[in-house]
Amino acid sequence: MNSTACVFLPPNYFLLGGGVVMATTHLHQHQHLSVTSHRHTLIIKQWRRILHTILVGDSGVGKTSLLVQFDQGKFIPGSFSSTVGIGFTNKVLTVDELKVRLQIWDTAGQERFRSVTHAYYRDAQALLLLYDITSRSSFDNTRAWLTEIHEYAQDDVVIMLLGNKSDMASARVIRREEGEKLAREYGVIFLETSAKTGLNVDEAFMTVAKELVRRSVQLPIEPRFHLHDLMEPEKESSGCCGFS
Ligand SMILES: Nc1nc2c(ncn2[C@@H]2O[C@H](COP(=O)(O)OP(=O)(O)OP(=O)(O)O)[C@@H](O)[C@H]2O)c(=O)[nH]1
Repeated sequence: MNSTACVFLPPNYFLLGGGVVMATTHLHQHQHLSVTSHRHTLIIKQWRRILHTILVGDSGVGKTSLLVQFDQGKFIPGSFSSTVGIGFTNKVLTVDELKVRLQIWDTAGQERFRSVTHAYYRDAQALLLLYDITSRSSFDNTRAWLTEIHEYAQDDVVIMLLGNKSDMASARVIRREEGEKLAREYGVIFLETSAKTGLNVDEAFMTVAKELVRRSVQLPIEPRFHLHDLMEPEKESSGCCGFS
């Protein structure tokens, strides 16, 4: 017999096939969705979501240059005066079959703007922390940055440590192994980049986008609860909601 259940879902949740319940908060509003699902599978096409990412690190490590290289594919030496406060760039990326909009905030490295940038940490889903491989102090300061990040950012923020200016081999003072060791210690992803040559620039942002998408779609595949968890026992399972 085909019995019809009456289920009251919590706000912001909707029902997919196979009794899977998904939070609407995991989807960006007003986007066209094409969703097919069964209990363990969820395929979302044309899925767009804004992924907030912040660039942080000491003044002069190359945050603005890295963002310009990623956004426009070019490097203009010495062209940027220090960032004042904060600015952002949007970039649409395709991760597997999903389109995601990476909104990247470029923060000022200077100490005097620190209280402004802290306010943006809370909304960030990913943080790219840069140091300059030719500057010992910028590397040493990453520990202080990581402490700040843990204080102000969300617990599950994706953090990536980037050793920038890797093209400046003769001026290098931080060995790659030191960067890798620090990243291991803090459990964060690590890459060396060059905003000048473009080395690993796309890779850095793509890695972040992939990780954020992976985390976002994983949750519905492993739903917090299933329909039967919400259903009352048998006596409640028919006769409501105008079905027969
Ligand atoms: N050789 C080389 N120079 C770089 C690279 N990235 C940045 N620079 C130079 O380093 C200087 C500082 O770069 P910015 O991008 O302004 O640094 P920033 O981190 O945004 O600085 P603030 O805005 O003060 O926080 C500029 O002269 C850049 O041209 C790189 O990968 N290689």
